Amino acid sequence: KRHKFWETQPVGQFKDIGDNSLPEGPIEPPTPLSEVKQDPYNLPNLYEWINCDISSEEMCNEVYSLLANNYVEDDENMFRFNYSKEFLRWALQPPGYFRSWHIGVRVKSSKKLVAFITGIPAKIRVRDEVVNMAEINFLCVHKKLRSKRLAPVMIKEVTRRVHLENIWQAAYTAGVVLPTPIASCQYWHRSLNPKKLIDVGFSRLGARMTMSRTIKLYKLPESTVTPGFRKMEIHDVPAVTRLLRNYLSQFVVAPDFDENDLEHWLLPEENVVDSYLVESSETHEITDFCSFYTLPSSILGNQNYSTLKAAYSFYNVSTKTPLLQLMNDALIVAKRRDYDVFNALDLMENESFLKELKFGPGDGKLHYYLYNYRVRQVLKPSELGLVLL
Ligand SMILES: COc1cccc(CC(=N)NC(=O)c2cccnc2OC2CCNCC2)c1
Repeated sequence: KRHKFWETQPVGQFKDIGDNSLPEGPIEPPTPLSEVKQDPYNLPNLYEWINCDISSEEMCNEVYSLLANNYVEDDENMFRFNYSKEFLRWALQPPGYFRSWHIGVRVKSSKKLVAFITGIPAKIRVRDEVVNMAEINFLCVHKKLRSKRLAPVMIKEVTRRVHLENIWQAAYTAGVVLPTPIASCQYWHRSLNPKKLIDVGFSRLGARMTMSRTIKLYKLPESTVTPGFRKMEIHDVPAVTRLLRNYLSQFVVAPDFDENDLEHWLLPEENVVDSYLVESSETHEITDFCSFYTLPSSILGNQNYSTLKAAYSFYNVSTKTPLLQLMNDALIVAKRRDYDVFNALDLMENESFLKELKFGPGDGKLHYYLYNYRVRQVLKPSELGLVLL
């Protein structure tokens, strides 16, 4: 299958797979800023670029609606991600963000928003190199404008604006295979509300299983079991930063969070991100941490339900409490907070708890990519310490 656009980009090409003579690191050198294209790429005549100020209520509503109606669906088109407005503000306004990297395309006449793509700055370590990158996300073209080749020009435009800030690498994920994944993760789901999941077609009743047997299978205790397990608070930021930085150092690719970043990404925010930690009662040391983000999905075409409430495993660290027990407490909290399902990728050390905590494999993979940075050979999911939203 030809990738007309991606064959023109500084990304690992399929033809280079296995060629170990190619060095790890940037594929192309930075361009002198004066040589970066100063003006936006041309759009088809009817359309114009717009910088989306996500802190504006009206603009945020437009972005929310575009995504809610036109963003990623599962392979069977039964569900569509339904990112909330508060989630989008959180995801797009980390420390140091650029409003010029929140790029919309609208119809000149009607001013209707019909496409979107974003970047946020992130320091990402690849082995021993900390690289200033852009995390690219939320590429969305209205269903009615598909196959007009809008995506390539949107990718070129966000790349141009990232270059203008003297950043030359990027990280992104996709459910499809493009040239060339640095890692491919399997996703897994843990049922919390099996009756609803079966009713909406997310899960199927197991063979020789009744509904009541299934509900019993996924039942969880009312309260968490780990002594000292509590919500993270602002005063925990320095200790959690140390704990997480140390833990992430074991992975080949991982974010390089400072306290400011960590406060943004992991301080609990209702309906956006939840994080818990274990504080030892005698030493008051913080020994473990777990977190998940909230990403509901719209249920397309079900009489009884319109939304699937899903938690997505984010960053977890266990140094004293067994990871299995820590994640089971995360499931207990999610169930108590009325989530229907808890999702996780098989990256970091997640493989060690997935089957035992009754996660089932999803029907797809999430592929990770770096732009303008070659990685020696494809990574195992257990070497990947980066979770994108
Ligand atoms: C249940 O509703 C869905 C609505 C749309 C797509 C999918 C399947 C899917 N593609 N799932 C994932 O990509 C996924 C599964 C587990 C953990 N993180 C994930 O994706 C995250 C990270 C990448 N950006 C989307 C959210 C499911």
